This record gives sequence, C-alpha cells and structure tokens, in this order.
Amino acid sequence: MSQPFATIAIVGLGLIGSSIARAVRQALPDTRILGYDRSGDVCARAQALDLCDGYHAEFGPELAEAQMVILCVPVGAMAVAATAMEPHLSAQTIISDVGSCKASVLTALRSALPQAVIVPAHPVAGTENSGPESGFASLFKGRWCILTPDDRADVEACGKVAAFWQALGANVETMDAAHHDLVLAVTSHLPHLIAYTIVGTASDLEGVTQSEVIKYSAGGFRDFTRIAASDPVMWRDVFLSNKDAVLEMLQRFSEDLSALQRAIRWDKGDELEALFTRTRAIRRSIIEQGQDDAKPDFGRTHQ
Ligand SMILES: NC(=O)c1ccc[n+]([C@@H]2O[C@H](COP(=O)([O-])OP(=O)(O)OC[C@H]3O[C@@H](n4cnc5c(N)ncnc54)[C@H](O)[C@@H]3O)[C@@H](O)[C@H]2O)c1
Ligand SMILES: O=C(O)C(=O)C[C@]1(C(=O)O)C=C[C@@H](O)C=C1
Repeated sequence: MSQPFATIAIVGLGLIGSSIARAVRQALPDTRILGYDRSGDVCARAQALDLCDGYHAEFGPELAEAQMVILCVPVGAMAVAATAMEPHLSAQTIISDVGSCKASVLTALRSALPQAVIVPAHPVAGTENSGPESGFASLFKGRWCILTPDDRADVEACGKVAAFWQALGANVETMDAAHHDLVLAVTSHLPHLIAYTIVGTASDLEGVTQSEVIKYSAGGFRDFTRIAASDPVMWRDVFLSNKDAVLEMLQRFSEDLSALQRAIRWDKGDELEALFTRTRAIRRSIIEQGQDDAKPDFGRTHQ
C-alpha cells in the first residue's frame, strides 16, 4: 500500500486518536506519527504504549512537518485546538478531524483556520471506552468513514484523505455535512440519548434498588448500559453541536412512542405486531449485509 502522507499529526490520543496511531503502525509502517494531547498524563501513557514517534502537550515548529493533521478531540474542543496549532502549521498541511458531527466542526475549523485546506471526516466506528489504552488497530476495518468536504475543499486533498482511510481498512463515502448530521442524529445520536435516559430512569426508580437494577439487568437493558457508559464529555458536545437535527429526530421519536403507547392502551395487537415485524426485517437485512458488529460484547477483546 503506497503511503498517502510521509508524516501525520494526531491531536488527541484517546480512543480514536490511539486507534488511528495503531492502525497506521500496522498498515502504513513508514508513516511518521507526531502525537499531541493537551494532557501530559495522556502523552505519557501514549508513550508507554509506543503509539507515536513524538509526544507533545503543546504545538511547536515540528507541526509544520506534518502533511496531514487529524483532530481527534471532543467536537467542542476542535476550535480551541485549531486556534492553538494555527501559528505552527504549514500552508500545505491538510487539516482533517474525526468529529461525530460535521457542520459545526467545519464552521469552527474554517473560522480558526481561514486559509487552510480542510477535509472533514467521520469514521463511523467506536466503543463506549475512552483514553489511549482503549484503542485498537482493527477498529476501522470494514467500517464506513464519511468525508464531508464543502465546495471549497481541494479535490486532490480529498483523494489523499480517502486513500489514508482506505489504507486503514475503512470504506469511504462522501456526503454533505448537513445530511451527515441528520443521518447520524437518528442512527447514532438518538440511540445514545435513549440509552442514557433509560438507564437513568431505571436507576431513579423508587421501590427498585440500585443492586436489583444491576443484578437483574438481563438482555435488552444490559445492551443499553454499554451505550450509556459512553464518554460524558464527548456526548455532551455531540448533543450541543448537533442540536437541530437531534431535536428534530427526538420530536419524531416522541410521536412514534406516543402512538405505541396508545396501541398498548387500546389493545391494538395488530399495530404492535406490524411494527415489530418491520423492525425485525431491518435487523435481519443489517446482518445479511455483513454489518452485524453492533452486538454488545461485554468481554470483547481487541487486537
Ligand atoms: N468514541 C467513539 O465511539 C467515537 C467514534 C467516532 C468519532 N468519535 C469522535 O472522535 C473524537 C475523539 O473521541 P474519543 O472517543 O477518542 O475521545 P477520548 O476522550 O478518548 O480522547 C480525546 C482526547 O482529546 C484530548 N483533548 C481534549 N481537548 C484537547 C485539546 N484542546 N488539545 C489537545 N488534546 C485535547 C483529551 O485529553 C483526550 O485524551 C470526538 O470528536 C468524537 O466525537 C468518537
Ligand atoms: O459502538 C459504539 O459504542 C458507538 O457508539 C460508536 C458510534 C456509533 O454510534 O455507532 C458512536 C459515535 C461515533 O461518532 C461513531 C460510532
């Protein structure tokens, strides 16, 4: 595999940044990796794992050696990180990111770096864990990576970023940022909101103890607890950054939930069965397409 970039910089060495570093080491071993994290502790932990070729808690002149910088920080921290690195960037450096929402991040990056070549990306792959220890090299294999360049984006730069993600095993798709945010609001953001809600509701129940919730959390509820363990800062930022699309999807969800409530109240078994039959078919077509990696796997081991 030819390497799209001789040197890259990864800013934020948590789950996604460290997974990129590991995947680059495996798939593009000649690529030099400059690692950045504002936390000295995270830099030290990343160094102990030998993830990068250099570790920095602050940006310096070495950043200009990177042909691509990938911002792997929470979406609410993208502007701060971009502003801090601005004085050290080369004009040719491609700026990319992995943020879970795209429109707000693009606005933040364009305003912090008005002259930069920007190619936003979102690898639709992750787990409920955070930090450099939780990353793994195979995270992106067979998963989608969505690029959301605007009409100012450089075609050659988009091709290089696509080639980079393909080298890490991802399938690349290009989409408008606003459309991305609408799709992900229903496929990723709303499910997280529902999981956070249901686990909170169960733990607040009077007459049911916390230990009973844990002890009898079989099947469905247990699946929700994995998602509800996802990083609080990352998800706070996702909901605040993709507010409009999430509120739109939440409105539709509430209406559908009310319809189900009514069907249960008035014993409309046929309505319940029709919906459940439709949703079962969706799950089965996901499995048929070989995308059944959404299953919870509590003892998951990664390489
Ligand atoms: N976790 C997932 O499942 C997942 C999947 C796809 C995309 N994403 C996106 O990836 C990004 C990172 O998520 P993660 O799960 O790797 O988070 P993480 O918490 O594991 O890592 C984030 C790292 O960024 C560092 N950081 C924060 N602000 C910084 C700054 N201003 N400068 C430098 N470093 C800074 C933190 O110290 C931390 O080490 C987020 O934008 C998220 O939306 C996450
Ligand atoms: O599998 C999980 O734990 C995830 O939440 C991963 C997941 C998703 O919702 O699919 C979460 C946020 C990302 O932006 C991309 C992937």
